[in-house]
Amino acid sequence: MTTGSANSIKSMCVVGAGQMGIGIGLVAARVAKLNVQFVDSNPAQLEKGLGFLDKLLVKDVAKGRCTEDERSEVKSRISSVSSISEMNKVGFVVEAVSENVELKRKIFAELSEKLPSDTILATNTSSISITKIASAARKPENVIGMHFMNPVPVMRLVEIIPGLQTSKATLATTLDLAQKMGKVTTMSQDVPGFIANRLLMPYINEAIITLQEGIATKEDIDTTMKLGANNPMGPLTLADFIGLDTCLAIMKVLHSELGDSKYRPAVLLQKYVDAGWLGVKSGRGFYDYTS
Ligand SMILES: NC(=O)c1ccc[n+]([C@@H]2O[C@H](COP(=O)([O-])OP(=O)(O)OC[C@H]3O[C@@H](n4cnc5c(N)ncnc54)[C@H](O)[C@@H]3O)[C@@H](O)[C@H]2O)c1
Repeated sequence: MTTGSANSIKSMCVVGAGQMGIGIGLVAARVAKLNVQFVDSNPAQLEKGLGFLDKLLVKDVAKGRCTEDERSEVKSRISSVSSISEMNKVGFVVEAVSENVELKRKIFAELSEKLPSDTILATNTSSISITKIASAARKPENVIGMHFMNPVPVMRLVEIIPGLQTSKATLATTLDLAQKMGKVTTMSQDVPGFIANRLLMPYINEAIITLQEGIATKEDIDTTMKLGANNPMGPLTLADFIGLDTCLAIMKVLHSELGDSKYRPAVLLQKYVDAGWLGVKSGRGFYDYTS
């Protein structure tokens, strides 16, 4: 795959400092050595996210994966603000807010107003049309899908998804930046769920239906797929890690955009999200994470 150069990119903004945004910013600052600014409209979430980032760095020092000097150097490259209007003018933005098309389109319109017209705007969406998000931006040719995997510091893959209007230059710079962040890339057409979630989410959803129908306990469903199919974790544990709200949002996109009933979200998944049981991030999902 041909790559262009991201050498001129020295700074990145990450919009949304949730579990994905924090991981993306950490890898950009630590591996690609970029200055990283986080933007999150929820001050409590921003504080929680930055606290988590600190913990990851401290753990890395304790495990000998980085020195104390490197830790302070990475920290010195990181800053945060609470709104797009306060953002620095940077060459590259990764948006990682909640999986909601209207929210993402609003953010891309605001980013276009605020930033120089040549800034590349990448979205970490799991399933939403890149072309639809890009059409809210002033220059859709500068918009691209850059789908990191969770947890970002550990998972090596980034799916790259050009939208209908994405330019070759935007694609080339994004591929190069992903490589500078130490990632391996694959490319997908701009279709709902791309490659990863077209395959992964129906599997997770079917596991939830298996639980809903009383076919097996959650523990037995997870153990079967862990020990029987050699997955590092079972589908219900994985759903808790991804976030049940994110899983539901992705299933809704697959269902509505592809129009096939095989993608209907499990009733139990909707019920858990309605209850606020979102998985690890809320302390409870299929399992309890409060202790
Ligand atoms: N969780 C996963 O495993 C995973 C994997 C790949 C991609 N993604 C995608 O990454 C994106 C984020 O997912 P996440 O799991 O990090 O979610 P999350 O709920 O942990 O974080 C979302 C963040 O967006 C912030 N936010 C909401 N509205 C905002 C606004 N107007 N301005 C600034 N910040 C705002 C929230 O405060 C929160 O911190 C979603 O599009 C999701 O589909 C998630």
